[in-house]
Amino acid sequence: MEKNIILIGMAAAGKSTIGKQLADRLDLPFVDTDLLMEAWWGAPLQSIRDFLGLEAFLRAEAEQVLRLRLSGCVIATGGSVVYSEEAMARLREMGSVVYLRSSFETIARRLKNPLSRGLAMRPGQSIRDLYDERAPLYSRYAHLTVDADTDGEPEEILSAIIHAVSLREESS
Ligand SMILES: Nc1ncnc2c1ncn2[C@@H]1O[C@H](COP(=O)(O)OP(=O)(O)O)[C@@H](O)[C@H]1O
Ligand SMILES: O=C(O)C1=C[C@@H](OP(=O)(O)O)[C@@H](O)[C@H](O)C1
Ligand SMILES: [Mg+2]
Repeated sequence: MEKNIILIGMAAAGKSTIGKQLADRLDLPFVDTDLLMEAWWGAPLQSIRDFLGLEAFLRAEAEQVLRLRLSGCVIATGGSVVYSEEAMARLREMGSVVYLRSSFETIARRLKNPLSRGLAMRPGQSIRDLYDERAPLYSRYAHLTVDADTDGEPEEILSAIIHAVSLREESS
């Protein structure tokens, strides 16, 4: 049984922040695949991204996901994992994949330092381009979508995730 709750979405959507709070609320272990990447490579994400280059970074991120053997955890993923069909298929087998959907305006406001965040962007791509390219991918791979635009109090987001996941688990 691999009943995990897996958060996907744009960089700065709140996967790490909300994921930790969700895990605390449900008394489940919390795993952030970005932190696993940093531990595996022994370097911050931006350095890993610079060292590997875009394609190898995306492959390494997917491999990190394919190595996971977890059950009953809340898992925050990196925003670019959605480029790997194989990793996304594996995440969908592992539990409920929840897309934390935020508006472009919220993402742009929160991404104050896009150049030092290790973002998997191609040269010449803007945050807007990235948002428009990825939004349909997150929707495609998610079992559930929760609006995560509410700034400040995350209570509504937590409740919405818990409600949606419990309905899905009841019906399966
Ligand atoms: N619901 C929220 N309300 C206000 N700020 C938030 C919310 N969710 C995330 N943030 C802030 O946005 C930034 C990015 O959040 P983070 O959890 O790192 O996103 P992700 O893991 O999706 O990249 C952090 O500074 C965090 O405090
Ligand atoms: O969206 C992206 O291109 C990335 C987001 C990061 O994770 P967060 O989504 O947690 O910021 C991290 O995986 C990596 O630096 C690439
Ligand atoms: Mg994160």
